[in-house]
Amino acid sequence: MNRKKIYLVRHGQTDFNLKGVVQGSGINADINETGKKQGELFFKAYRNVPFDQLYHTALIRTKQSIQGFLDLGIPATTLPELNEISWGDYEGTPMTPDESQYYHHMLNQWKIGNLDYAIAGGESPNIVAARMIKGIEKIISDPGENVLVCMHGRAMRIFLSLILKKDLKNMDDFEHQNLCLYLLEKNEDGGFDLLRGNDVSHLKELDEA
Ligand SMILES: O=C(O)[C@@H](CO)OP(=O)(O)O
Repeated sequence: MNRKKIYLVRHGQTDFNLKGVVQGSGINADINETGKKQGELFFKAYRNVPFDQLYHTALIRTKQSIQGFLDLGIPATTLPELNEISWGDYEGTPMTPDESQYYHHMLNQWKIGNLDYAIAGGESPNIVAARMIKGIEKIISDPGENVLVCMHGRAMRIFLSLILKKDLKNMDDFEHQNLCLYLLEKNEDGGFDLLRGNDVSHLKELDEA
């Protein structure tokens, strides 16, 4: 049986991440120097995995984070279906105290299962899940045994809930940091098991610097 493995990573740091400002799918920011270093350290640790296929989103920060693998000539596909959730009116600027209060109210709505609740001008988790499912199907049906997927914080939480068949309202259980790794392996039932979650051991060198 093909024990397909999906190496799922979040992109490296951007200046927006550093400032705690959401960029969503509307702000196409580059990774910063720390983000580049995170990408290099991930490449150093995983360059010997025989990846058959790379996937990144339509946002440049994901492509930049796996540049080392792209330079090896591994086939790569852009999947806009995996783009970060749109945070609508909240993207790109620091939140005012009122906005921050509303943002936390919205996160709570999702936690209690109101998954159609969309941020003003943006998407709801159910809308993202509906578009993402098509991208997940493409990854699952890819015949490659080892695939690398680079995407986004909130989108990863939704991806993991869908592929592991977990209730979307508990998506916050999937913690994430820039360039963290979630490792998934196909099981005998055709589903996926989580082998490793939010693994940042490859970034140790950065902490020590
Ligand atoms: O939208 C953002 O800014 C964050 C939120 O989780 O996502 P990412 O940095 O992973 O794209």
